[in-house]
Amino acid sequence: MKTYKIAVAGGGSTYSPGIAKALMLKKDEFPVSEIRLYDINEERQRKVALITEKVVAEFDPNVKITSSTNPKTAFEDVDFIFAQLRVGGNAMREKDEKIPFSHGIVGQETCGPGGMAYGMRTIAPMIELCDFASKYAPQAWIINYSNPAAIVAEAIRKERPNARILNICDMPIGMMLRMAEILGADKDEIEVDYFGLNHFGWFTDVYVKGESRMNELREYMSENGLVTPEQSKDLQHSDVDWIKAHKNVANMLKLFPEYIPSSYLQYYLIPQTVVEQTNPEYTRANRVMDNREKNLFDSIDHLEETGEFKEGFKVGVHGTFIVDVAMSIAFDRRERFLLIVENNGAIPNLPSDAMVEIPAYVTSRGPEPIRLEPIGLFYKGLIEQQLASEKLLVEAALEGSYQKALQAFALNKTFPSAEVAKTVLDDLIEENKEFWPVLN
Ligand SMILES: NC(=O)c1ccc[n+]([C@@H]2O[C@H](COP(=O)([O-])OP(=O)(O)OC[C@H]3O[C@@H](n4cnc5c(N)ncnc54)[C@H](O)[C@@H]3O)[C@@H](O)[C@H]2O)c1
Ligand SMILES: O=P(O)(O)OC[C@H]1O[C@H](O[C@H]2[C@H](O)[C@@H](O)[C@@H](O)O[C@@H]2CO)[C@H](O)[C@@H](O)[C@@H]1O
Ligand SMILES: [Mn+2]
Repeated sequence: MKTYKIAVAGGGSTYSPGIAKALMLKKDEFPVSEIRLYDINEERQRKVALITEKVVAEFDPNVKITSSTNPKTAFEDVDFIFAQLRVGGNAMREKDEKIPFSHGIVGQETCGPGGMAYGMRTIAPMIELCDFASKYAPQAWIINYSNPAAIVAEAIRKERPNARILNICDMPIGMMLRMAEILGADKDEIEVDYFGLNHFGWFTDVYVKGESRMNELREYMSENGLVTPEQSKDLQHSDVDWIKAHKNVANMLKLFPEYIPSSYLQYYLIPQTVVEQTNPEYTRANRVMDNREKNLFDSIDHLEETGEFKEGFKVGVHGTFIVDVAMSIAFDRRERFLLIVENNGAIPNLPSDAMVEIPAYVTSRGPEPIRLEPIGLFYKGLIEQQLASEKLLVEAALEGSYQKALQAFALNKTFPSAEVAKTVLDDLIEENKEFWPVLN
């Protein structure tokens, strides 16, 4: 049986040990001989490699774990590259969130000005990663989690149209897990219809064993959002920030009951509510640094000091989803997932060159998206505005255009006016000098 070599770009990520464990949990079906961690931060990666080795050795001591800052060593002849770069780290995430909040605007990792700032930092490194892949592992598929996934996907579509890359997000699958719990169903029994852009989409129907349960879900979620009946269950992201986001789904459903919105639509549909609910001095980046990141690195320090292994991380849907997608490619399983793909007529009344998030069957040749019905004018209007904002942002980064960056910001629904958009853009330029292309 073939064994697989997997590279993890952004190997020092808080998610690397969980992804390695998710691979090991499937090792009988999907045998892995090597996991290679690649990062630009050697020390962070060294530490994460220590715990990753421990995790893997508990399942199979023969799996080789290597870490390198050299792309040739990391990527040569691998079968898959799992990408999870956070360009600028959490220090820059904190600025992405706090600068907009200081002007009363939503500050968020992937949405609005924070997401656009993160996008400006991430486009060039992701293009570079595609080039490493085509040089050292031309047969490999990159399965990309690196955010902001919508902006990354558009930039790669434009600049490297032949790259073997699948852009994915764990938000839909995370929401589906919650829906299963609300409906008392098994997670594998759930199937959904969905359309949109990444972090900007709607579930149009939800089935359990082929039967629509949309009415029941709508009724429950209009009151409770995504807060499940048993919060005690250890679902990932049950912390205070996500509980607020999950409750805000109810507020959006009360306004627009037709479809179930992605929780991320709160940043565009009810931005003032989000601003009022957030402490601008202690944002999501602070919570992540004080919890997910700290817990992982504390457990690594403990391991280094005592030799004792405490997990300090979770596999969650994040780990299992990327492994399931890889297995569907590796074994031509034709499994259905929600993925970010080029529209190409799948949503007939959206542009062909939009990177949309829709159901697709994943084969060894890549994704086969399904064809949908035309979408309603309300959704089309919202999506086209957001799409134009994302496309202009990518053009701004590639052309070094200040004017296009300002247009991207001004078009984004998180801003009340072009004047505020300019103020926030100028602050972000100042703080991102080390990372952004120069804008003239
Ligand atoms: N698409 C999704 O649904 C989804 C879900 C969860 C996380 N994510 C994304 O996964 C990524 C990792 O998140 P995290 O919280 O673990 O971040 P993290 O900061 O813990 O890890 C990211 C790693 O990327 C490395 N890195 C930065 N630039 C790099 C480059 N040019 N080349 C190689 N490595 C580089 C950093 O040094 C760091 O070790 C982020 O982009 C996050 O937004 C996406
Ligand atoms: O604020 P963070 O860093 O904790 O998380 C940001 C990521 O959140 C989303 O993923 C969630 C998902 O929505 C949730 O249901 C659960 O499964 O956990 C996921 C993270 O592991 C989002 O999709 C990502 O793009 C964000 O990076
Ligand atoms: Mn996501």
